[in-house]
Amino acid sequence: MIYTVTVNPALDYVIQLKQVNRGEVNRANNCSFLAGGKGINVSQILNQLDIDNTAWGFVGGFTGKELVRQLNQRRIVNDFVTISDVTRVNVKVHAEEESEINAAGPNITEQEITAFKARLNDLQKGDIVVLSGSLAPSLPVDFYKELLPTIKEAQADFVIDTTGQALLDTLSYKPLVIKPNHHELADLFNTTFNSDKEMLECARKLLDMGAQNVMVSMAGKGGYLITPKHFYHAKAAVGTAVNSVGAGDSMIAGFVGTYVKTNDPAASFRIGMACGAATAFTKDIAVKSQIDAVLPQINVEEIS
Ligand SMILES: Nc1ncnc2c1ncn2[C@@H]1O[C@H](COP(=O)(O)OP(=O)(O)O)[C@@H](O)[C@H]1O
Ligand SMILES: O=P(O)(O)OC[C@H]1O[C@](O)(COP(=O)(O)O)[C@@H](O)[C@@H]1O
Repeated sequence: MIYTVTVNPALDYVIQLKQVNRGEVNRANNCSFLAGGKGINVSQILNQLDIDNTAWGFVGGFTGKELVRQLNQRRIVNDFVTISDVTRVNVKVHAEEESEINAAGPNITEQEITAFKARLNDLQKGDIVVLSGSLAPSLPVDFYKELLPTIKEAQADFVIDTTGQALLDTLSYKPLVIKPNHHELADLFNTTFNSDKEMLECARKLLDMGAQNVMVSMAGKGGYLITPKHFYHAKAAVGTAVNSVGAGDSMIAGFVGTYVKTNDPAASFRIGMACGAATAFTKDIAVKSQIDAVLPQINVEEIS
């Protein structure tokens, strides 16, 4: 079973208007509330790939109720801990350009944290836990790291999608895969890359620090997969990018959902690349037909 963890989910309030005139009253053409959060996006793609999964995290208040309602409507199996504070609303303004205001998130009590950690007692050998997204400010900064000993004791694997020191701190627990984009990878080593060779050297260091597999995503410029024995490259699919939300989450879901069935990192990378592109080419998180349409374009080449 795959468990996705979204500790700080959100209702994304998507506001569409032609243009924003700062300092004036602006009227929107269209508005909608959409259940959001990186782990939830991963669950959504896993559903499209027909991979059993359960979404975990914290939800509360009227926004939390709406979020769970939408997940149930999308048939995303979920078992969130209910909190007494209110799930955040993230504002996404889609005008001539896209702007986002992501709220910090609710207060989560010690008792609610304990209830969440009890969920991990359900883990079994071979399960995979996908940890993604920001932490609510009331959670300790090393919250993800605190979960790892229990996950490893259950002989489950984990995937973590976070950045900076928080990511580096988890590597000794041997994540199944991590997926920095090329900017995040450069930031991890406080550098800028002048060539793909330099980038691959840094990705290789993450393997040495404990990661089992490293995918480096480069949006429309494709991606790399680095495993202990092999380097792979895939060009990005060609299409019109209309959405910058959730491509990375989709790539992770494609990898994990395929790996759980095949144990084959290269095949998993290929599906991950297709899922990422399919989401970039659609206004929402991609559905199966869109992933299938992109897949023939993705060729994974081994490089020496
Ligand atoms: N414009 C695009 N064209 C084709 N594929 C894309 C595009 N943007 C994203 N993708 C796909 O989605 C993956 C993840 O996107 P990326 O933007 O690198 O991740 P993140 O959202 O984590 O920064 C890429 O490796 C690629 O496969
Ligand atoms: O947890 P964070 O980093 O605040 O991000 C939450 C946001 O992430 C999303 O899931 C999409 O993330 P990306 O745009 O980074 O792909 C939104 O739906 C949500 O508002």
